[in-house]
Amino acid sequence: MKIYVLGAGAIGSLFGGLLFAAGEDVVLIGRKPHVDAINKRGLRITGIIEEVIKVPATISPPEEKPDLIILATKSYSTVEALRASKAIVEDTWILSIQNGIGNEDEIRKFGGKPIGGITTNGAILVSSGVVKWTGKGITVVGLYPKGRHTFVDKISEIFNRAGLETIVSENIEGWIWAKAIVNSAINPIGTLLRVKNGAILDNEELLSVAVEVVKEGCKVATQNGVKLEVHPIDLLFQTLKKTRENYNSMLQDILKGRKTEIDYINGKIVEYAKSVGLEAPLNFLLWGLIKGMEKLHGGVENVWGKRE
Ligand SMILES: NC(=O)C1=CN([C@@H]2O[C@H](COP(=O)(O)OP(=O)(O)OC[C@H]3O[C@@H](n4cnc5c(N)ncnc54)[C@H](OP(=O)(O)O)[C@@H]3O)[C@@H](O)[C@H]2O)C=CC1
Ligand SMILES: CC(C)(CO)C(=O)C(=O)O
Repeated sequence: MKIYVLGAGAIGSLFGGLLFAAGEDVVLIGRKPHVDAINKRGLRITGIIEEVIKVPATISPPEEKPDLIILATKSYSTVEALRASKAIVEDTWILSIQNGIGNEDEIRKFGGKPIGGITTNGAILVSSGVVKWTGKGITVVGLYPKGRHTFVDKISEIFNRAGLETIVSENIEGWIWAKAIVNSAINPIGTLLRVKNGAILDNEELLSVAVEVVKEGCKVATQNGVKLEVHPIDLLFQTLKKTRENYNSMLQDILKGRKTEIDYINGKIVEYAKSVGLEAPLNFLLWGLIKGMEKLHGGVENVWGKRE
């Protein structure tokens, strides 16, 4: 299968590298330092495996249309990435493996055929050309927002052949929302307190706040007609146990002085709440605190008069 990975950073390079190694016709589309390093020395995947993979990489989308585009940018880059790839997006199957809500709707707006996806695999871009596979997880894919298609079954087959454990859901929207609701609790709380995920599990007060945030998200999802595939409270506990040693990705972004995906997680939950006449005060509070933190870390003087 001819596959482009659009936004080949940590998770995109991991998926693209493994698929190429399994014999798929893959091209990674990423940023110049990473692309140059890959084309010079190959993509090094370390951590769970140790392999150098000579997968082709480029900084801009090739002209020829692929069978599949895997969208792996941060959610805040989705529109810009789809716009830059407009010529190959129209009528192309596009699988989002991103966190957050709304990426598949953007794919459809650009004329792509959206396939939803969530993954619990973990990856970090250690340096240009080097990705660390930090945690082996599962990936769920499905025709967006729900239903079945033989092409999605084919994606699951080639992902499993590449060593990426994958299942197909006929209600991928339910999975996307369940994961976003879990992220809406873990990510901002862990970021504001700068703690690993396990600290939330071990602290009665933090855990009770996380549970209340999850409950608020569930109410918004249900009111929007989303049938949650797995109960987010169960997923919250499973995730905290499994990733107790993780500093969540939002905290990692803040510590690197990068933007976070808060707008596509807690921000979207607030937006969807409003669309059905609900308030989402806990999500609104966490959204505002993280947005404020982004500005503080963006060089604005903090309350102690120093730049973080
Ligand atoms: N990393 C992980 O373990 C997991 C990540 N996810 C989700 O997957 C998504 C990606 O995460 P992650 O891989 O960590 O993020 P990264 O920032 O490591 O990867 C995204 C890469 O895409 C690049 N990019 C953005 N726009 C374009 C474009 N138009 N053309 C080419 N390259 C582009 C970015 O560059 P630049 O930064 O310069 O814009 C960046 O290098 C997020 O939604 C994340 O939440 C989900 C599960 C696990
Ligand atoms: C599941 C969790 C919270 C693991 O850290 C994650 O998806 C993230 O860090 O964004």
